[in-house]
Amino acid sequence: MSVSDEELDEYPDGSVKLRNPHIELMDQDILYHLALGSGSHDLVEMFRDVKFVCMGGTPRRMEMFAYYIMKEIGYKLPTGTTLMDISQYSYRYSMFKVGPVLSISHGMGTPSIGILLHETIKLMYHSKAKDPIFFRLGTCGGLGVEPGTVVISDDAIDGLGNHSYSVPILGKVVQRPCKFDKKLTRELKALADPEDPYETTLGTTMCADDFYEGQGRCDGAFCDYSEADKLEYLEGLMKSGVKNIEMESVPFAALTNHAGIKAAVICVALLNRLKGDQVCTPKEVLNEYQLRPQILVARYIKKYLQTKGRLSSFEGHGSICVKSPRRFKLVQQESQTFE
Ligand SMILES: O=P(O)(O)O[C@@H]1C[C@H](O)[C@@H](CO)O1
Ligand SMILES: O=c1cc[nH]c(=O)[nH]1
Repeated sequence: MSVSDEELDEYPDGSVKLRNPHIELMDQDILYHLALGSGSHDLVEMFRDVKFVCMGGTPRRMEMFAYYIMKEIGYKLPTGTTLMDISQYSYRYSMFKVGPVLSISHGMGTPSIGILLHETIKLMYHSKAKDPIFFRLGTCGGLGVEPGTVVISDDAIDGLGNHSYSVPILGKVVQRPCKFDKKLTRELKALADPEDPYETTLGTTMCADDFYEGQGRCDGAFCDYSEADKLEYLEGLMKSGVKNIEMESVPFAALTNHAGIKAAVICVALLNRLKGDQVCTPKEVLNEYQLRPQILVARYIKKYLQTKGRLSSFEGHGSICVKSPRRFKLVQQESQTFE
């Protein structure tokens, strides 16, 4: 039996329920693109304490985020070890775990993040994690905002303006609504510091299936419209409330909502698309921009852990996946549950 919307609301213990009756009938579930499996790994032992699942495009960004959040929440690596990429043998995605935080790269575009969301939602189910919150820490093109502005998505639309994720399933298009948790987006916005040297704003995010023509750029290999057509289109989007354009928010909002998981998308604008198409900002500046969504999410995670009395209490506690000089190991020490 599949789980309905009403039934999803009825699981007060916070565990993730799957809307797929087949999974529990299977002997084991291989999470192929994560290089993990319910038969080959003790997923409960490895991931039960996960509370925050943070995703972003590149392996490098998500590894850096893992080290950054480790510092922010006061986690210490055992001497002589580095963080381990748990999914390294998938050669697809990278995954790092620091106590209650999972940091995973999702690649580019809706098919890539869609596959990762299926497997990560199942991972949360198998591991019996409670009420995990999902974040996407991304980059985007802004509409009428200064480069470096942080945009928290309060809605997501596809390239045709649909507020839903359309997937052809068994030859028919199935539409799943895009919904973000309003309280979570409000809480994130409230964590923007007036002293931050950049704006943090809420807005609708357009999720394109392409970086070039799909986002109305004139600098792709092909272009059959004029600069004036492009500007008319982008200004129309802006007037309808669209603040930024990226490539993953629609499946992120729709699949987390379908699974009953709270989620938010926070992206930094690399450029103002009303002023150009090419990303010509220097690399060092782009690297600093990428930190901005991470800073906001770190504030949220720290505040959450503080409320639970868990901040800076990680030395010698919790779980961490580390690469020691000679072998990989999951260090499990008195694992904690975050509820
Ligand atoms: O999280 P990232 O920075 O990868 O998000 C955007 C959307 C596409 O994946 C990519 C295009 O450059 O950047
Ligand atoms: O313009 C941009 C910049 C980053 N990512 C996008 O998808 N678009």
